[in-house]
Order: sequence, then structure tokens, then C-alpha cells
Amino acid sequence: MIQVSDLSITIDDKKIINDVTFTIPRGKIMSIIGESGSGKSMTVSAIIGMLPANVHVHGKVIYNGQNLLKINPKVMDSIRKKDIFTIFQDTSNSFNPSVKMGRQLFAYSAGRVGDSVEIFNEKMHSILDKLDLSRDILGQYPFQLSGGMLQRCMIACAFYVEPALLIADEPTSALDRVRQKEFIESLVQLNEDRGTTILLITHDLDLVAETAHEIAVIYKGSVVETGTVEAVFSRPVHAYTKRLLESRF
Ligand SMILES: Nc1ncnc2c1ncn2[C@@H]1O[C@H](COP(=O)(O)OP(=O)(O)OP(=O)(O)O)[C@@H](O)[C@H]1O
Repeated sequence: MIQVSDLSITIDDKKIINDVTFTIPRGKIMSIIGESGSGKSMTVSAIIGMLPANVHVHGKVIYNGQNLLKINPKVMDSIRKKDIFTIFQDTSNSFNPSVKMGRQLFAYSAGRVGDSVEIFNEKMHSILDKLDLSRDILGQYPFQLSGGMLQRCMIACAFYVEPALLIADEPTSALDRVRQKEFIESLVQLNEDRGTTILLITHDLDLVAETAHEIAVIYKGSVVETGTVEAVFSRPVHAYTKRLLESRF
């Protein structure tokens, strides 16, 4: 569904990403795993076309036959709005503290696809029920909800929008174990119910084991291993992947 090939990113003459190549298969959950500073977030920024101004980028990010790195900015805006939905590590930054959740979830869902308030209420109520989230949250402010609930509100919006690709960048690292589990269940539910393709960025091997079908291991700006989670976990080839897996037990 998205093919990243020979992606290289340089900032101030420093190579941050080096000839990164991988494919995100349609309908699958794919995880990019790597240690802090390895280049995971930069890779995501290249895919969604939100790289800092001082960056030099080479290579291709092919989506629907178009190279997103060379696309007209207006077309990219529309792809970001309709096709790609992104959930970041700290969702509280994504919400305005002084606006009730209902209005904000409307903007993240119905507003993106042009639905009326009536359609929003009907559709969002049934999604909240499905995700075991109380309908009351629509009348509450972000500070009245836990971090885990805010993350799951974002999943509710993804259920609504049904994007072609959901990118979740370190979505569980600020959550405790119970909230992590709830979030993971919602993520898997989205993939299974709607067939949404998911790119999951993480440094948590347990999270990968519980959710992902495919994996790309990134180390110092290069992809050192790709394959199904089953194959990479049972027969790791690169020394870094072996170290990573040994550290799990
Ligand atoms: N705006 C920037 N200017 C210069 N260097 C940057 C910038 N953003 C990131 N970097 C550098 O690029 C490299 C990759 O960063 P990136 O944020 O992609 O890593 P990451 O794998 O996502 O790490 P983490 O897990 O800590 O978020 C790091 O060495 C980082 O210091």
C-alpha cells in the first residue's frame, strides 16, 4: 500500500536516514521498531510530508502510484486529511484543553469527511459503544479524561474516518500496562473490523508481538531486517535484532 524506497534524510550534512526501503502491506499491521534516535519518527515525518525545513530528502514514498515526496502540497494536504490518520505519543497535545471533547472529536472525524452534526452523533455514539467508551465523554473536557482514554478517542475518530493508513507513533509509551492493553485491543479491533492498514512505531517488543503482522527493524538510520513478526522473532539475522530479542527475556 505504501512503498518506501531508498529513503535518505540529511540534516546539516548529517545523514539521519540511510537508504531505507520497506513496504507497508495493505490491511496489515506493520511495526517499525528501533532504539531512541534510530530514525523512526523521521521516517514517519517523510511519509506524511511533514519534515522540518532544513531537511534534505531523497528516495521515494509511493502511495497510489504517486511519489509523496514530490507531490503538489495541496494534494498532500488532502491525502493527510482523508487517507492518513496519525496518532502521536502524547495525545493530550492534540486536544485543546478549553474545548469539550464532542466538538474536538467532530473536527477530527465528521469535519474531515464533511458529515453533519446529526450524522456525527449517530455514528460516533455507536463507535464509542463498540469501544466501551462512555458517550458522556463528548460533554467533557480533555483534562477530565485519562491519557489512555484520549488515545482511544483518537482510535474512535479513526474508526469514523476509515483512513487508508493509520500511523501510531509510540502510542502506548505514556500509558500504564492496563491502558496499554485497552489501547492495543482497540487498535487490533480497527484493523480486524475495518481492514485498516496500520503503521505502528515503537520500541516495545511486547507490543509488536501482541499486535503486528510485519516488522522492520531500524538501527542507526538503516533498516537492518524486515519480514513477518513470526519469521523475524524466530530467526533473527542481524546482530542488533538478536540483541533486541535477547533483551526481551
Ligand atoms: N529537527 C531536527 N534537527 C536535527 N536533527 C534531528 C531533528 N529531528 C531529529 N533529529 C535527529 O535525527 C535522528 C533520528 O531522530 P528520530 O526522532 O527520527 O528518532 P526516533 O527513532 O524516532 O527516536 P525516539 O524513539 O527517541 O523518538 C536523531 O539523531 C535526532 O537527534
